[in-house]
Amino acid sequence: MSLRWQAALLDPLMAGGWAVVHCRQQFLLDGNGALFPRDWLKRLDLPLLSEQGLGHFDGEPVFLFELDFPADVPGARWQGLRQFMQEDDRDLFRLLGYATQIGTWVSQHRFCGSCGSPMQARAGERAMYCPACGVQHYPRLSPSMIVLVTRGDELLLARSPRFAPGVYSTLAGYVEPGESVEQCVAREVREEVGVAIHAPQYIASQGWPFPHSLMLGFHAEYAGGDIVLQPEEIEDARWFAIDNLPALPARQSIARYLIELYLSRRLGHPEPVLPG
Ligand SMILES: NC(=O)c1ccc[n+]([C@@H]2O[C@H](COP(=O)([O-])OP(=O)(O)OC[C@H]3O[C@@H](n4cnc5c(N)ncnc54)[C@H](O)[C@@H]3O)[C@@H](O)[C@H]2O)c1
Ligand SMILES: [Mg+2]
Ligand SMILES: [Zn+2]
Repeated sequence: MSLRWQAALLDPLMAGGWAVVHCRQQFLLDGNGALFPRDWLKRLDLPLLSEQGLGHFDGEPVFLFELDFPADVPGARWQGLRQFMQEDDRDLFRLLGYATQIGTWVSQHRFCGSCGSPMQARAGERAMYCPACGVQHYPRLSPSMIVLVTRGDELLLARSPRFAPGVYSTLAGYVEPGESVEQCVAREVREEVGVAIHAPQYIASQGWPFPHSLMLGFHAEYAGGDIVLQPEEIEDARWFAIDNLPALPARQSIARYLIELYLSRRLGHPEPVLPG
């Protein structure tokens, strides 16, 4: 993993440094990029909900300004996190992915869910703390499985109504309380497309900040059953021949990686690299 971006706890009382400005999965951007001189930002009258020290980018301290609403700043505009993902700078995307998860978590934990008192950021660790009743919250992470199901030279790919037209992907879903990831893989495949699989094999993982998933990637061989769609989630699902694939998900996704890894092994090509 590259060293340009490193998360760290920084004290917001320190002066100087750089800052990113976030609101609802969007970041402020101008001709110099998404990092702004922090002291300059402080002189603007921004609707600040919280300021957090994030870590170091190219060795420089970086802070987060989490806003209540996407305020207008002259000479700057707002850009969504997905757009940053599609651009070339992986390290910047990792920084912004972290920033969006911390900012969203902090803004959604301003009050204690147990007693309603205002929460405080805890010194020395990334946690929100209720001084009245002692409840403590850490950044939210949702374990999710993602699986490529195959049958020889055929790949089972599906599309959700949310996807861009024509794009088909691997199956994914959130782990439920009490189940193992392997049980989740079998359950989600059964629920979403109605087929049975053999024991899934773990391949790799990816942090996915849309909005706070940890994707655990698997491969599974088809074991039986015909495709039956889960109508609320899956618009279409089909077996695609290895040499006749549809449009695939973004290159930066583990979905794409699982597909390309299978193709490379099947066809004897060099293996793809999982984007960090
Ligand atoms: N990186 C990738 O390649 C990739 C590809 C596909 C999906 N994903 C991600 O996988 C995650 C799960 O995929 P999905 O949308 O198919 O999930 P899913 O099949 O479990 O269904 C989504 C539904 O689950 C419910 N839900 C939302 N948040 C939840 C939570 N934290 N725990 C339990 N249930 C929740 C909601 O009703 C939502 O409509 C999403 O974050 C998605 O963005 C990543
Ligand atoms: Mg799903
Ligand atoms: Zn409380």
